[in-house]
Amino acid sequence: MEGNQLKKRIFVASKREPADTVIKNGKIIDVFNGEIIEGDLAIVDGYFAGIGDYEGNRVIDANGRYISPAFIDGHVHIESSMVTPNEFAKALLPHGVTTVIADPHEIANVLGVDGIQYMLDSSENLPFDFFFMLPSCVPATEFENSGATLHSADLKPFYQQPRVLGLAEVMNFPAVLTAEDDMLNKILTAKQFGKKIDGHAAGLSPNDLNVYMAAGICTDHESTTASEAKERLRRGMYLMIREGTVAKDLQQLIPIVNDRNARRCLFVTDDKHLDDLIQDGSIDHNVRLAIASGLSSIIAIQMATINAAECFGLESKGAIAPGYKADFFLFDDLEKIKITTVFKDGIAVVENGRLMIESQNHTLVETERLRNSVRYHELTENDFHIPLRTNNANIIEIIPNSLVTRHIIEKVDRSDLGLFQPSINNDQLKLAVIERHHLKNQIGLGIVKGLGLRSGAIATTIAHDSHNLIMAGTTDFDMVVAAKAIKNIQGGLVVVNHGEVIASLELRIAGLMSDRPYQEVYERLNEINLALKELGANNHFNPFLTISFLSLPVIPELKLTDKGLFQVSKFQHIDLDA
Ligand SMILES: Nc1ncnc2[nH]cnc12
Ligand SMILES: [Mn+2]
Repeated sequence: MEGNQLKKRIFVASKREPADTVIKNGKIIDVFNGEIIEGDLAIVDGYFAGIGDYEGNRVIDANGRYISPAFIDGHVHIESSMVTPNEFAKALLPHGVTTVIADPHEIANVLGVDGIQYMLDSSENLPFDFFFMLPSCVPATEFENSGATLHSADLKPFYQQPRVLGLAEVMNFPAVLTAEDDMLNKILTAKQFGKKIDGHAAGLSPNDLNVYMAAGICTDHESTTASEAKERLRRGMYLMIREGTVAKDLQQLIPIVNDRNARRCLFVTDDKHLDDLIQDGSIDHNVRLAIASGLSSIIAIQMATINAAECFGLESKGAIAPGYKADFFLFDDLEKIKITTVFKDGIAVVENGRLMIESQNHTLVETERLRNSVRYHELTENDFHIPLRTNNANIIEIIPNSLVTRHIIEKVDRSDLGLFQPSINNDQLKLAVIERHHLKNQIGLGIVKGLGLRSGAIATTIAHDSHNLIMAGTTDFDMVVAAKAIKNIQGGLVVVNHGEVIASLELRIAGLMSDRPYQEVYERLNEINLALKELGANNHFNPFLTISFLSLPVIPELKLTDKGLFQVSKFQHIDLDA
């Protein structure tokens, strides 16, 4: 900040100069006292300068509406929205979210440091604050092939960037437990730069949490039960309460939040599909759901604002007070949080739900693989044959709206050649993960129960976290057609039925994000959702995002990577034959 800016802010605060803008007749959410106060809000150069009785060059009448600090998402993978940061910001602003702390490990698993740089470069010059954590586990484990590997030395240069806040979710617990060299260096480098370290403590025991906290890993977003949440708070971790498209943990966890421990709790979405962001919202949806689950509106708003800001040391964010950034919104109804007007840096960016910003068309330096990241050999039906020695198989059973799966053993049908035969009635489908980065010709095959598809096949290059090609199908032929279609569009989502592609969404950027406007992607997603109904999918959960997590070998219990079936609790591959 320049001297004259500081002087101007002091002169406005002391009423010797008029503010740029004054907001009058509002009910201000005071996140520090947990109260609602009245008073004018003086704004100058995008910051609040005072609460009280002010005059300004521009006066905005809040008409008795509530005024909340803008919401902050403490942990999100932007790529899961399937649109670029620019479009992601446009989709979030109407929901009162103006800041996210993103973990670009999705694109980093495909393109390495070029992926991180792309996310930094493509998230500037927007009326939105993107902060980043550096991917700590690329690949997530050695039990899969990713598109890149990131070592401590690869991450270090990024810490110079002011928008980099720390090391992203440490998922490789064994590497921490054994004090593995490169993991230790990643942690030490973050500490050396005074940065934060996010955790991923899915399924970890209380003693495992001691290891994480002792190592300086101080947040977690993977609690799925109240007792897990309490354990994390007890050991000094910030509790990130997640409500995303697949992982919906909020209602299980909210009961343990109270006015004594709430300050250590914040909200995250982690992964949210664009259609859910538009229909339900982002962190505003977490807030509404928390209030509906019995949490006070004030505490819910504190969790979505000042708590998230303090968790990441964002000094001038998350509150309405002099010296804080003028990122706020006007809303009606303390329960329903009906957002009418959103301000970023003191400027209205959304009015009556309508975006008031023009498109940003800044050109980026793009690497060749950014839009050409999908490569694998021509596949045939033989590639999807699953030979079994017996009729008992290890099967991945999905749990709707959870990233966790069950490991079950069930009888399956086999052909007279001993090949697994999908069963519609038993809901036992083929699952395949095809390495798609370096032509390794590596295919992991498994059986999945619970997807509910009665015909056809689905395929996507969003397959956490290595983002190979994952697909589920009822016939080998449909799976071959789906794989061919995915390669033709260089990544995305495809729905195939009776040998025909009936819907698709191209995600050209790293096979993860579309480069089209978010409204267009939203329309394509609605077509995809209709096509899924033709395959018999119910709408209690999203089959694409669900299969996208069946390849994530750091969340219990049975998953599939391109290297085969993987039992997470035992950190080992297992056979399909039970
Ligand atoms: N919850 C999660 N944990 C680990 N990796 C992820 N990638 C996307 N979401 C994730
Ligand atoms: Mn995680």
